[in-house]
Amino acid sequence: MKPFITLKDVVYEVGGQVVFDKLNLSLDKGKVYAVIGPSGVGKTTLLYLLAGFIKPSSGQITIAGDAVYDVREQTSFLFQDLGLFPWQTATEAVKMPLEISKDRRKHENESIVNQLLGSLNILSYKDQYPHQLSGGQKQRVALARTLVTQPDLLLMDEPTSALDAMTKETIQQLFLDLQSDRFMTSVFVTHDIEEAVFLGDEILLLHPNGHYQWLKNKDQSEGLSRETKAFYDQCFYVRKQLELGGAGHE
Ligand SMILES: Nc1ncnc2c1ncn2[C@@H]1O[C@H](COP(=O)(O)OP(=O)(O)OP(=O)(O)O)[C@@H](O)[C@H]1O
Repeated sequence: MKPFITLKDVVYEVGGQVVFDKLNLSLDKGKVYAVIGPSGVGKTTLLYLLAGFIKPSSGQITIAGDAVYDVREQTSFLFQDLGLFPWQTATEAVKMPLEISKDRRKHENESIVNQLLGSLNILSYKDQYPHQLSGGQKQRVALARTLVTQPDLLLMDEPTSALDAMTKETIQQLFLDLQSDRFMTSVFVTHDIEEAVFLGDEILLLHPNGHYQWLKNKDQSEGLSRETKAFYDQCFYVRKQLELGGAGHE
């Protein structure tokens, strides 16, 4: 199978600093990729490059066979601060991407939105504004808004960092259910090793010395249950690799 995303010799320089020097990556369709690494190593920069918010200084990024020069309509981005507007109800927020999308049949929007809010268990909050919602409910609204256009690529910057442990686990499971239904490719940045191991099919470890390392977590069909020794063994292994900081890896 051809990779869905390729980065070929991607260099990114900003403010006199080389963040990536000839980064080469291939990402497959339908998989979930966790990006992890110490602060300042370039995790958000990588997401922004994939989103088309910023351009490589040199090298090329292709998604679904096309070079990325700009923001693609089929890419959705879930920001860390969620970006919900205080004046929009849940329904209005989720409907917005459909209304600004070019070729959508507007009369179907209401039912598409209701269906999605239903599958995220927040239909009863459809007329509430952000200040009337809990952190977890806001997260679901923001997730619904990113998914409503049926993206083929979902990018998320620390998607659950503001949530308490129980809510975090609920949202993570919900995400995995939606992901397997939709066969999207998802790339998310996290500082949470357990989240990277639980959600990611593969983990990309970015190291401060410019090296990077791939760790495979699981087969998509199997999943890695939190209650297993294999899960904690893998978390321990990821932590160890982070501590080693890329020594001996490219
Ligand atoms: N617009 C900019 N101007 C100057 N430097 C920048 C700019 N954007 C990013 N950088 C630098 O690029 C490096 C990578 O930043 P990035 O935000 O991608 O790191 P990160 O791994 O996501 O960090 P964190 O985990 O702290 O969020 C940092 O050293 C940062 O200071």
